[in-house]
Amino acid sequence: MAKHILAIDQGTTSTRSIVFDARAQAVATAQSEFAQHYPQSGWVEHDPVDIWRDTLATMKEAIAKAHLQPADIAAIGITNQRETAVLWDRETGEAVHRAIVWQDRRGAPLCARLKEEGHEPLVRRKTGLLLDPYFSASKLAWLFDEVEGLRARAEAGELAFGTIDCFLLWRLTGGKVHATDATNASRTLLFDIHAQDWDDELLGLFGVPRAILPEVRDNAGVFGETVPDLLGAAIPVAGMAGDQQAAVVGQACFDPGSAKSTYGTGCFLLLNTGEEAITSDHRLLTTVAYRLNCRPTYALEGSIFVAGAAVKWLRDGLGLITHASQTDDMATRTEDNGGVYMVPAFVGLGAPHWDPDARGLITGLTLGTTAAHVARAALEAVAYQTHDLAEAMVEDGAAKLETLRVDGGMAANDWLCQFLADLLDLPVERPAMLETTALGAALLAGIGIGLWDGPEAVAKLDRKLDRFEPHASAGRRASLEGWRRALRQALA
Ligand SMILES: Nc1ncnc2c1ncn2[C@@H]1O[C@H](COP(=O)(O)OP(=O)(O)O)[C@@H](O)[C@H]1O
Ligand SMILES: O=P(O)(O)OC[C@H](O)CO
Repeated sequence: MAKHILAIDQGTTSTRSIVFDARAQAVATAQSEFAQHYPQSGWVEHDPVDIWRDTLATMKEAIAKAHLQPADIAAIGITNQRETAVLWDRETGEAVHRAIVWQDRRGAPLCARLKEEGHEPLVRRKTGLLLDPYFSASKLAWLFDEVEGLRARAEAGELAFGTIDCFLLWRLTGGKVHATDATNASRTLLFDIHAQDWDDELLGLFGVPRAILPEVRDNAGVFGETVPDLLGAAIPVAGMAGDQQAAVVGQACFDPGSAKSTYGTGCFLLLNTGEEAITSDHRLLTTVAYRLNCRPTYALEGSIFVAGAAVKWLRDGLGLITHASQTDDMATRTEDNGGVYMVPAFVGLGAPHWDPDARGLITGLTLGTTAAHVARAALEAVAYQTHDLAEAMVEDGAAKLETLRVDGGMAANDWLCQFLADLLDLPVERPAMLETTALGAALLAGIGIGLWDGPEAVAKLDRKLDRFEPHASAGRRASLEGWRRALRQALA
């Protein structure tokens, strides 16, 4: 019997497919970076054609690298960059516009207007989110308001909306299944996380026709089967979750109070709050961590929009490094930060500030500043923001963190992990397999086909961890002060 699981991880900058065996060990990976489009300041788009091309290509490559046949794959799990909105023609399956990415700020004027009109308390109560262009709804509203003919076509039932999970599911099943999962739905601003249903009042607020919406399902369970022609076999898609929520599963954060922080393009700290949907006093988000057997488990989330993206900018924007991993050595070589702070507000600031207009800055430059100081400042900024969010969660009374579990591409950076442990004064645990997002999708798919019984079985799987213990750091408080000063300047 086929026992391998294939996970698709469609991230902000790259698309990966990873094959896992029945012990949830990764046996083959294929990855492809794709183009980012920045048509205007604050706008970010992806071409769904690229996303689909790379998904298919990496799936085939990963299966071949694992020396398997498509029929050896028992199930597929999908995880994805969240909030990114795709609108496509139901007849042809072609997108009617490039995908508007989570980082895109074009919905800011609409969110500001709705805030002014006093709608935020309602939105917050129902969705657990805030009125910010980060989420899908204002992106959709922009499409309907700005692209001629789309609204009429949507109302006539000709168009389908989905986050990337949903778009990929549609394509993989040959247009047979239009469904998403509760975690992705919970990031749209259109979904009531308590009722677990799309909400007419919210749809009215953003002018989104109900006819475009997918069905919302649990994270584990068979969503549909791939069209045999695509891969050479009909394979069930049996798990789907937004990438940050998939990482919660991959890190086995099943107990209330357990937390993980994923460092990819952005950084997202999620704390499991169990069956209770806690409302933050610090403008953190309340979101669905996962939903199994129709029962949602909730999380508090702190969303940092720029983490690895700052390192990517050092590489692609400034040409200061040629590979992201160089920042580890550069930071290690510096005695201290030389008074240099970076606030990487390239696309505004997320939690707890939610300021779409904030822009990035580097302060404290002197003639003694070196490239290494700037690289260190980029890494430190990610740690300071994590610190601020963790502090907010504790103040919200959600839990006292005992350890922080980290993952994502940027967590490969040892210097960052140690700095995090020192700054948070907490042990930081890093799994040897950093692709916990893909692992989470694979585990959900495995649960979906009955390979594992549920979270308890998943929590018992072998996981190798690196642990970074906190060392007393005299400069810790002082450096936080410097960070706060820089932050105030960026927010001014
Ligand atoms: N050793 C490293 N040190 C610092 N940043 C890194 C390192 N390796 C990768 N990164 C950063 O991590 C990000 C890639 O992480 P990944 O989890 O693949 O992101 P995503 O899923 O958002 O595409 C990139 O932005 C890259 O700059
Ligand atoms: O691409 P990532 O891994 O930074 O994740 C993006 C998030 O899902 C956006 O909410």
